[in-house]
Amino acid sequence: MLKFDNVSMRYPGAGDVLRNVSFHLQRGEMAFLTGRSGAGKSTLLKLIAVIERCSRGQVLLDGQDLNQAKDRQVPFIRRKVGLIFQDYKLLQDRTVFDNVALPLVIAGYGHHEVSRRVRASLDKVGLLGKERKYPAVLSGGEQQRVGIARAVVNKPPMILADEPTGNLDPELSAEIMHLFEQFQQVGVTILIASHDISLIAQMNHRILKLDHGQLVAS
Ligand SMILES: Nc1ncnc2c1ncn2[C@@H]1O[C@H](COP(=O)(O)OP(=O)(O)OP(=O)(O)O)[C@@H](O)[C@H]1O
Repeated sequence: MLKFDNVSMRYPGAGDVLRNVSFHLQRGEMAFLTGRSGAGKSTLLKLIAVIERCSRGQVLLDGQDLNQAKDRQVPFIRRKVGLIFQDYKLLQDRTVFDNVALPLVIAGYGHHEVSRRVRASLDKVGLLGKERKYPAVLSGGEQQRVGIARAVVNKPPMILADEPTGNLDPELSAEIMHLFEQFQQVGVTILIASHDISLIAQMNHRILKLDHGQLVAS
């Protein structure tokens, strides 16, 4: 599903943020990406979402070389990848329903299909009764569930999460991780950047560890 082949990345005016990173994630695999602050975790995720492009090497998603992708292909690549953020990135002036519907509206789905898919997605994250609420009245854990529902609403084969539990207490964090496992069980490939070592240790998944831009464990 995802292959990094000798990938290096440097931002203009800086040294290498990723250095010769190689790994392979199988379809349906769930892995954690760990490492200290500044190790390059967010940068690695940005390469998969084509928010950045690597300086050397190849990132292959479903066999497609992302560095070779034309700008007009990028929106289609992004539809394969559901993105989840630490700070949820919800639109505060839109309801839960509208937040989750957004990727489908952008993709041009009709009203009936949007409604059906949004309800299915909210059902999966346990928020079916909260469609008309605004994000501000939800707990942190519920807001992250909205973020997850939005990420999976167009059924991407892959989920990328950047510190998804960074703002949550240990109990809510564990619930969110179990939710990711449920998506993994139906074949979604999942990569989660996190420095919450104790949470990761409780779960039995592969760990990719970055140290100063180099993969030191995989
Ligand atoms: N747009 C950018 N331009 C220049 N340098 C950047 C940019 N984004 C990140 N960096 C630098 O690249 C390095 C890796 O950053 P990155 O955000 O990938 O690390 P991280 O492991 O995700 O850290 P954190 O856990 O703090 O989020 C850091 O030194 C950072 O300052």
